Order: sequence, then C-alpha cells, then structure tokens
Amino acid sequence: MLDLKIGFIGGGNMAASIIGGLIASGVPAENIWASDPSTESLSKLTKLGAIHAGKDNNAVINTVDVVVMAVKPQVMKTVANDIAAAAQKAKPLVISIAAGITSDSLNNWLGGKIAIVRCMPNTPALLQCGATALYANTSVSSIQRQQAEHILSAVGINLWVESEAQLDAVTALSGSGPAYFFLLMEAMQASGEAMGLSPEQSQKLTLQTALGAARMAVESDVDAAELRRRVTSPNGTTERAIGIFEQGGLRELVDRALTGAKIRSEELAQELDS
Ligand SMILES: NC(=O)C1=CN([C@@H]2O[C@H](COP(=O)(O)OP(=O)(O)OC[C@H]3O[C@@H](n4cnc5c(N)ncnc54)[C@H](O)[C@@H]3O)[C@@H](O)[C@H]2O)C=CC1
Ligand SMILES: O=C(O)[C@@H]1CCC=N1
Repeated sequence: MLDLKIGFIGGGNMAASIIGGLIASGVPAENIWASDPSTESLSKLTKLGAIHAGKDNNAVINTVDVVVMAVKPQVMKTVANDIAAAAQKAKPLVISIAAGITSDSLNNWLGGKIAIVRCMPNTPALLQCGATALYANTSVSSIQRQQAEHILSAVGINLWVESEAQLDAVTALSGSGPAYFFLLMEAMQASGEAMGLSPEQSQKLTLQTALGAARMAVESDVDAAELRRRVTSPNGTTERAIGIFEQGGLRELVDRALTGAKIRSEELAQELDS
C-alpha cells in the first residue's frame, strides 16, 4: 500500500485534509499527486509535504493508481469529460467525494467501465476525526476496496454501504451532521448568555460540554440513552429540561430535519445528472 500512487483532482479543503492525513499516517509525500487551477490551493498543498502539485488534471490521471475526485459537484461533469480519454487508457480506481454525484453519472462522464468508489465524508476530516461511508460500483475489485479504505481511513472512521441509495441517508446523518451539533451549540451559548453568563463563559462551557459528552458517548460501553439517564436525577434540573425538549417534539423535529436533508440529497443527484 505504501507504493500506491495516489492522485487528487481538486486540491481544496477536503483534499488537503485527506493529503494531510495520508502523510501523517506514513504515506510518502512523493507518492501523492494533485492538480488544481488555483495557485493558492496548490501552494497550501505543497506546504503539507513534497507532493507533486500542478495544474494539469490529465497528468495526474496518467500517473496514479487511484484518483480522488475532490472538486465541487457543479464542475464534476466538465472535469470528468476532460479526463475521460486518459481515464479510459489508464483505468485508475476513481474515488469521488462529491455530494450528490451518482456513480452511474460519473462512470458515464468518464466514458464507462470505470471502477468507482463513491463516498461521503464530513468536515471533521479536517482534524482526522471524520466519518465516511463508501459505496463501490460493480467494477471495483476487492484490492481496490482496500485501497479506498486505506485512503479514507487517514481522515477518520469509515464503513461500507451496499446500496448507493443509502448514501442519501448518510449525507443527511453524518455528511450534514456536524452542522446540527453546531446549531445546538449556538443555541446553548445564546441561552447561557441570556441567563447572565458572559459570551466567553457561555462559549467555553458549551464547547467543553459538547466535547466531553461526545467523548463519553464514543468511549463508554453504554448507549447515549443510558448516559442521558445517568445525568438525569429524579425531579432534578435535567429532568425539567429534557421534559421540555420532549414536549416540544425534539425527536420528531430531528427526524423531519434529517428526512428533509435526505430528500434534498436525492434532488441534488437528479439536478446534477442533467
Ligand atoms: N464541505 C463538506 O462538508 C463536504 C464536502 N464534500 C465534497 O468535497 C468536495 C470538495 O469540497 P471542498 O474541498 O470543501 O471544496 P473546495 O472549494 O475547498 O475545493 C475544490 C477545489 O477544486 C478546485 N477546482 C475547481 N475547478 C477545478 C478543475 N477544473 N480541475 C481541478 N480542480 C478544480 C478549486 O480550485 C478548489 O481548490 C465537493 O464535491 C463536496 O461536495 C463531501 C462531504 C462533506
Ligand atoms: O450541505 C451540503 O450539501 C454538503 C453535503 C454534506 C455536507 N455539505
């Protein structure tokens, strides 16, 4: 795996995170290629290590075993069409991290019969603390599955889904998910301030509470519901707050919000396919 030549088309935030994670996990920088028209993106990438960074997407395809497509969904079709001839010749494993682009669309834009792993990471990948779900089309071999896992595991945990449609649920849950926790943090901070704490105090207490709760939920051998019950003393303060959340329909609201995100993910796939 250390000899694998890995390329990135599009060298923005997500690509930089994955490249940073790969180098931190021991992948030699000289085995990494990246292309991006932006001089600013390229200079950020070269600061991560001595990777081969340039502006020619086709040069990357012609060189690597695995290419990560890390451009915005809206430009994916143009970029894929531009590299299709080279991809047909070189037949690399193509990993797409773009939201809403189906493996069928990308395969068609690349000229067909391409091994494609479509995945949905999330922004905590920036801290190598991401959660990624992966889906492989039928052209992907078991060795290529391992290569995709190797690359995405550099930025956090990953798991496979067997149906591509499940990626819409993943997008709604973990792709967009960090924003839901940030929203709750914003609301808790505002409430702390309204109750008389300074903005600094409220922010500090909110953020450490979020971090502590997340670590407990991940590291404990009991589930979130049990951890919640353990904070909730009979007739105490937590019970009052949880009761108000439940009466306000928090669970139903969360379900409606995530279902809305899933439907939007399905719509995006149709819009981007046209
Ligand atoms: N931000 C998020 O929460 C998540 C983003 N993604 C996906 O990751 C992908 C990349 O997103 P970011 O890194 O946040 O975007 P970004 O804007 O930071 O990076 C995109 C890069 O593509 C480059 N680019 C533009 N045209 C190009 C071309 N013709 N050839 C090569 N490179 C080109 C841009 O110069 C830029 O550096 C997107 O498809 C997005 O859907 C996936 C999961 C989560
Ligand atoms: O909001 C979005 O559409 C993208 C997909 C997952 C996170 N950001």
